[in-house]
Formats: sequence, C-alpha cells, structure tokens
Amino acid sequence: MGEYKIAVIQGDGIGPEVTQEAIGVLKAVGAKFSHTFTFEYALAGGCAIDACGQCLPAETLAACKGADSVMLGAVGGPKWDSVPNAQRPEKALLGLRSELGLFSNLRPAKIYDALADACPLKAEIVAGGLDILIVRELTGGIYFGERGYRKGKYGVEAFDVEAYSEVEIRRILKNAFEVAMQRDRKVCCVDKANVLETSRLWRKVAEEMKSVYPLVSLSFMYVDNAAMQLVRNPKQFDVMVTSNMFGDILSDEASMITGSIGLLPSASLGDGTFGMYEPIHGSAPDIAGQNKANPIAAILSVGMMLKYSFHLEKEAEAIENAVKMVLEQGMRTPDIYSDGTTLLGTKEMGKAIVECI
Ligand SMILES: NC(=O)C1=CN([C@@H]2O[C@H](COP(=O)(O)OP(=O)(O)OC[C@H]3O[C@@H](n4cnc5c(N)ncnc54)[C@H](O)[C@@H]3O)[C@@H](O)[C@H]2O)C=CC1
Ligand SMILES: CC(C)CC(=O)C(=O)O
Ligand SMILES: [Mg+2]
Repeated sequence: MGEYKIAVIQGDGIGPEVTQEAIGVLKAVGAKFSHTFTFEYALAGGCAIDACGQCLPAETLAACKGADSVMLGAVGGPKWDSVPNAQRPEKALLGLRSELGLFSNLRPAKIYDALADACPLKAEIVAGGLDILIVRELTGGIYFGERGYRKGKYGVEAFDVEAYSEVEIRRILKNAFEVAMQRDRKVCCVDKANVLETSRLWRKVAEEMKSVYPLVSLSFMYVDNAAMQLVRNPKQFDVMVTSNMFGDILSDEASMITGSIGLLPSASLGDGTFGMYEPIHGSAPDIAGQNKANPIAAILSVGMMLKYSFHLEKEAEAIENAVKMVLEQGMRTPDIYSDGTTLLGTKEMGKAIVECI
C-alpha cells in the first residue's frame, strides 16, 4: 500500500552482487504486502572514479537526498588503493554518512540457532544464543578529524586527530540508552579512558545521561578488554556504544562470533527516519565476481530499512524469518558451509530467501 523510493549505491567488488539479491527480496516483499519500491541507481566509490573521476558525484548525493532511504553495497578495492586520500572510494562512504547526517550506526550481532556450529567459540560460551547491538558513532572521531603530514622530532610524521564534541557524544549515547530500553537495558560504553581525553569526555556525558535512564544499567570498559571479553564471554553484553573507529573494529570481531562477516547488517540513522542501510563488510575483492559472497548481510540490511525508515514491522519480520528458514533448511554460502549442508552461490541464496518470503 505504500510507495517508497530507494537510492541504490551498488559500489564495488561484491557490492553489486549482494545488493541485487537484496533488491530481489524487497521486490518479493513488495509483491506480498502490496508496496511499491522504486529504485534509483547512483554511483559512488571506485566505479564512480572510473566513470567520472569523482568518488562521490553531486548527482549521487542529490539522488540520496531525494529518496526515502539509501541502500549501499560496499566501496573500495585494490584498483583504487593508490588514488590520493581525498578521492579514495572510502571517502565516498564517509562523505555520504556525513552529508546525510547519519551519526548513529546500529550493528546487531545475533547467532541464528541453525548457525550455532558456525560460531568459532566453544558451544558453552554462546549457549542459548547471542544478541548484541553495537551502536557506533558514525560521523565524528578519528575518521573525520584533521589529518596530514608535518615535520616532527624525527623528520616527517603523519597525524590523524580524534576529536569529539559533547553534542556528538550526547546524541549517540541518547540513541544507545533509548534502544537499550527496548532490549535488556544494559549499556556498556567502550572506550580508552585510561589514555584518551575524548574517552574521558564520553564517560562524563554518559554519567550525566544515566540519571535520565534510571532503568538502564551503565558500565564502562576499555576497548582492549572489550575485544578480549567479546571472545571470552560475549553474552555479558547487550548494547555496546562506542566511537567510530572502535565500533568499526569491534563489529567485525562480533560478526565472526555469529559465523561470518557476511551475516551482519547495519542501519545508519540521523535525527529522522531517513537512513542508509548496508552490510558491515567491505567489497571483498578476493571473492568478487565469483558468485561466492553471502548476500544475507545485505538482505538483513534492507530488513532494517523496512523497520527503521518505513516502520513496516511485519514486512521486516518476513525477511528475518525467510533468512532463518533457509538457514534451517541447511542452505549455506561458502563462508558458512559445513559438511552435511547445501552449498549455494550468492544468486541461489538470494533466490532461496525470496522463495521463503
Ligand atoms: N562499507 C564499505 O563499503 C566498506 C568498504 N571496505 C573496503 O573494502 C575493501 C576490502 O576490505 P577488507 O578489509 O578486505 O574487508 P572485507 O569486509 O571486504 O573482506 C574481509 C574478508 O571477509 C570476506 N567477506 C566479506 N564480505 C563477505 C561476504 N558477504 N560473504 C563472504 N565473505 C565475505 C572477504 O572475502 C574477506 O576475506 C577495501 O577497499 C576496504 O576499504 C571495507 C569495509 C567496509
Ligand atoms: C571506510 C570504512 C570506515 C568502512 C568500514 O570499514 C565500515 O564502515 O565498517
Ligand atoms: Mg568496517
């Protein structure tokens, strides 16, 4: 019954392969629930550099701003590794997040029952499943700080500055507390406050905010310990909130606990309902063009789009359930394959999920 316009940035490497499967799933949801999804394709990343010499063309930004939400595959690859920093494919991603005001990145890491064996940790560590939400600050910190070269004590040195304002910290912490209220009401703020001034400001703001959410328990953990605890006892976490770089790193680690980086979706949100949805993985040049990529992260990302941008709860559930169903039927892409299961390619996995919608 609804009409939704989606800007699609397929990007590089496996980006086009996984987004195509996500689009197929959205079309199936549209047919089943009588919604119309229209797709406007736009270029960003390495393919945009090749096409027009710019990683983030103005038309792409305009297409995103004119849409109800954005779906992104992944950008980057070795072909563009020697492009000057300001024009690297990854700059397009940072530019999109910043220009679209998407400061809050939700990265849920869940273990599906059918994939319990794909978790590399001992069964007793994750017995009963795992459901963590990493809330990553997305438009500040060291990825957006001043950087460059200067003359230092030992000659030329490079620098990258980590800076956070109270405003940036408060708005992401607010999101973490709010989302924790809908979950197990536990927020762990991950930082390096024993060294970094920015982390100490995060702690101060978090302590202030705690009184606004008396039902939420707040803890702090240094990031080095958190990386270790994710392997030792991941079930202790509910919501982990952290800076841009720490969230980037910890979410890749968390993904592997669920079986593969090819399973983890994400939603990048700002103040309203507009969002950009993308798998947490990159362009995976090592498997690009081989029909080997797992499309589930991209497919679950459009599920998050239905939930967070369009408030289509049962449609989002239909996607989650379809993914669960194919996994229960033993269907696997190579990254999660084990003896006794059925090996599928990217396209076949997408088709199997469509059939379960
Ligand atoms: N959001 C984005 O657009 C991101 C882009 N990148 C870019 O991607 C390029 C490659 O980066 P890497 O560090 O290699 O990270 P990556 O996430 O692309 O790949 C890491 C490993 O995971 C595997 N993998 C990733 N996605 C998979 C999937 N869906 N199914 C099965 N296996 C999968 C790859 O084959 C590879 O072995 C770089 O240019 C990097 O800057 C990296 C991360 C995020
Ligand atoms: C360009 C990077 C910041 C992309 C990335 O690794 C991510 O967002 O997970
Ligand atoms: Mg990353």
